[in-house]
Amino acid sequence: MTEQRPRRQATRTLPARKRIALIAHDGKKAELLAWAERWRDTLARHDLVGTGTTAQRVAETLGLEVHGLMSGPLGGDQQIGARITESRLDMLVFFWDPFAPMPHDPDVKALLRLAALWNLPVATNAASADFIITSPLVAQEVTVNVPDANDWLATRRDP
Ligand SMILES: O=C(CO)COP(=O)(O)O
Repeated sequence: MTEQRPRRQATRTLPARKRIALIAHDGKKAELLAWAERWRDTLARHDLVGTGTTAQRVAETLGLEVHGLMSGPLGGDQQIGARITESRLDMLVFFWDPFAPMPHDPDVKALLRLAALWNLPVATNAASADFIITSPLVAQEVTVNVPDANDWLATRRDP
């Protein structure tokens, strides 16, 4: 198979003050809230955004501003995905529930695909979130490789 892939990489610089998305499925919300409480002081130095219910719960628990988008099943995951595509997000903490049947699984897959594509730091459980949040890179400007969208458009052929 010869799937078309970006031929060139470009770079983008993540700011020192990160835009961090927080999302948890219902079965993982308690775990995410406990994690967020543990790292409250660090999270307070960044800009937080989340899917509707998660954002509300984190804001209440931490007493911090969390920009709430739509609830996940109503399109919130896709709103986060759009922010990734537009370079308006710098980190994703998404505690998805491996035990729950996922009625809006396509949204979850689409979000994780965009995070992988755009080389976004992602944590999907408490241990990986601990590793990411304690990285010195969280508080620094960091330049990462991303697909070169202009080159992709210029070289894309009709099938
Ligand atoms: O469904 C979600 C993630 O896929 C989360 O949405 P809520 O934060 O609104 O519960």
